Amino acid sequence: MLHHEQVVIHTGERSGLPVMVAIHSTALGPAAGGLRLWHYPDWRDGLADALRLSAAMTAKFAVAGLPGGGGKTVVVLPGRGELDPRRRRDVLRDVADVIASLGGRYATGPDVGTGPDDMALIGETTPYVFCRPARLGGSGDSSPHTARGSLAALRAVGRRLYGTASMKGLRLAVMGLGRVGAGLARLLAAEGAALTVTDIDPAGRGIADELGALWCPPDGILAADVDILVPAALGSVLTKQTVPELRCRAVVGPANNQLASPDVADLLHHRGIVWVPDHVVSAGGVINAVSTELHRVGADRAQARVLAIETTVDELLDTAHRHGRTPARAAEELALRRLRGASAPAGSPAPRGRTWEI
Ligand SMILES: NC(=O)c1ccc[n+]([C@@H]2O[C@H](COP(=O)([O-])OP(=O)(O)OC[C@H]3O[C@@H](n4cnc5c(N)ncnc54)[C@H](O)[C@@H]3O)[C@@H](O)[C@H]2O)c1
Ligand SMILES: CC(C)[C@H](N)C(=O)O
Repeated sequence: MLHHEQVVIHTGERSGLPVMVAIHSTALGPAAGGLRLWHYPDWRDGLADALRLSAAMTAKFAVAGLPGGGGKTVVVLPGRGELDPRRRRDVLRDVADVIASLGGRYATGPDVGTGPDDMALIGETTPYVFCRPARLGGSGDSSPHTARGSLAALRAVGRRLYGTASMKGLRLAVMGLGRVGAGLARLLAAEGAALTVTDIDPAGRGIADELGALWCPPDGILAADVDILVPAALGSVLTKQTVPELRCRAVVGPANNQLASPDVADLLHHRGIVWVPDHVVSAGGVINAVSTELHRVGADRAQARVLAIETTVDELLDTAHRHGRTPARAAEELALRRLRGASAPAGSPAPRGRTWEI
């Protein structure tokens, strides 16, 4: 969509691990996006992820109509296991130093492998951090809001495909039972959805039992015979190889960057499978954080903004249908219109270098 404005790769003084911050665009406002601590085969894979995830944040803010830009931080963890608590603190302090050095052009928040307590620790060094615990003045865990926003997106798709926004009786497969996936699965189960679930962490089986959900091995979930597949783990699960295996009518979930490449959206479309872009579905977390921490609106208004994802998805599906486009293309065009609208005067470069006022 656009080129990245800035990419910082800094070897942490304490941890010795590469901290990578990608600022994709500040055209609509200073950048924000979560901190991902994850294992990758190579640090370059982590960099590629940071580049794609930060671009997705630009689109997420633009489609949600929020005055923020796209950024993301990735730290490539060594080996396979968990970091011991001391090393983990070192990593977080290294991340905090890099964010502080950006002077407010980018603020971080939680993502895979991090949560509000980690944001509290980063907040000891820099104010450019969202979703610290409420006792420290932050908006707390983003994942319940992301889960509620994802449910709102599912309602819009349910209405379009099955004539009802209720999840009761719909068969859904949830891939990933982490903070967002488990929360969403609980909301769906409470509404009477028939769930099939999985996680690479066998502890997920306990959640399946709690919810009366069918457990499926991780490598079988994409081909589950369901109405809607809900990716809630990591990205790049929809590929030229996996799309032919799908047996669902729609794919609607919060996992960032579900497509291995943009053209996979066309493959899904040709198979008659509705795919709602993940940056639209998963916006609830940032919508709540920005509404609460920056716009200082009350919890009810912030919640209403999260639930408005249902209308956004409705409108995208309408536009896509009317113009014979995929929802992915309709969302991209909407994001580009908003990004171009932000760059003035016509023909001049987009405004850059905005900083958060915290
Ligand atoms: N936390 C948020 O508010 C938020 C907001 C927007 C988007 N997202 C996205 O949603 C997704 C989940 O985020 P989270 O905060 O729940 O992370 P998390 O780390 O709490 O959960 C991820 C879960 O996915 C599981 N997993 C990893 N690979 C898997 C696989 N191949 N098959 C099945 N399960 C697998 C992990 O074991 C873990 O339980 C991520 O893509 C994240 O970027 C999160
Ligand atoms: C909370 C937010 C920063 C989240 N990780 C996202 O991808 O939208």
